Amino acid sequence: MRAMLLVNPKATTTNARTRNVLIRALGATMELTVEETGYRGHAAALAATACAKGYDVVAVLGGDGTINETVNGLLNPVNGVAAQPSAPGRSTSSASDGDGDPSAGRPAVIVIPGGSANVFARGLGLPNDPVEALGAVLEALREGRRRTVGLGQALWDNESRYFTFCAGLGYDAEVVRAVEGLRGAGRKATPARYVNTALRHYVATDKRRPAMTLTGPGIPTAAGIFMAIVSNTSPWTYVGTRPVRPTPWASFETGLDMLGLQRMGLTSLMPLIQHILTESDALPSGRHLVQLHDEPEFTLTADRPVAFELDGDYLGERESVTFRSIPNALQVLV
Ligand SMILES: Nc1ncnc2c1ncn2[C@@H]1O[C@H](COP(=O)(O)OP(=O)(O)OP(=O)(O)O)[C@@H](O)[C@H]1O
Repeated sequence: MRAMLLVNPKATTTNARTRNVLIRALGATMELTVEETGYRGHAAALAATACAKGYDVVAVLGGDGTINETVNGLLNPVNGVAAQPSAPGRSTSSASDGDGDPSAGRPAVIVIPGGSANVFARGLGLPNDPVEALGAVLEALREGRRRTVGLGQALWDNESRYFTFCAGLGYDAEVVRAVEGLRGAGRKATPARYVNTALRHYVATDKRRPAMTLTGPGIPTAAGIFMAIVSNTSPWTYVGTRPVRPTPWASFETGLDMLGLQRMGLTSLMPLIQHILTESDALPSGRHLVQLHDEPEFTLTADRPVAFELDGDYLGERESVTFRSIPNALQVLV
């Protein structure tokens, strides 16, 4: 088996020792090529190359940002750059073999958590520790175990991008933008920093004029949405070891889920926050919530630009984003 290992040396919890353990362990079972990412977007280009060269496996040591780039590289084999998106209602998935399992035409993925939150890795059931995760992956390799997962795809203007666990419009993306600003100034992305930033930013976010409307084939139109969380899996994120589950029914094996908030006041938010921090499988309840489960496609349109994030990466302000489920997109060795 030929494998390419992508290492982001700048990811929060990645270090040379872990990288060397990984190289030795994976190198003992596969023909391994090691590549370090040198800049933003590099993982996408490397993954696209691995796909074009017929590698069997792409392994990633890094955080959710590097995983996201890798996945986009695997699904966009031309340099990891998205082709012009097709009209809503038609999948742009670039599977090479169509027969119901597009994942079979792409390298399988190995994920070793090396970032700050590692939501994708943990959502797959991997331990958050890189060496323990490696143990689980080696077991999967020995037993020939793989899991086929679906992805989400976001399409806006003339762009598109796949996501592994979530996308968001509104307050949540405003918080991601603020934390990215702090990281740019040299601060680390810790759970406490996210919580503090979210609390501080709550004062500033617009709680009076909701901007968004939800539409989609077979979906009742819902207006007056302040923020929307779009999920390809659950948990949505973690605060330390505690999972946060606004869309508890979301899974890699189903379409996309969404939670939209039509009120942002504290009396509406507090019970919701309490609920999503519990282990309950029940959907959050409330008349101010708009919820979708297992949907193939829907669109959020805003009457003014709203902040947009995807897999924890801030992607600017947008007025319309279509979300699609891409079933059976990838095989993961887990
Ligand atoms: N050599 C590099 N120098 C600077 N940035 C890089 C380099 N290689 C990759 N990157 C960028 O760093 C970003 C963040 O990396 P990554 O997600 O792996 O780690 P993280 O930010 O610590 O984890 P998380 O996403 O869980 O917070 C990625 O989006 C990637 O584009």
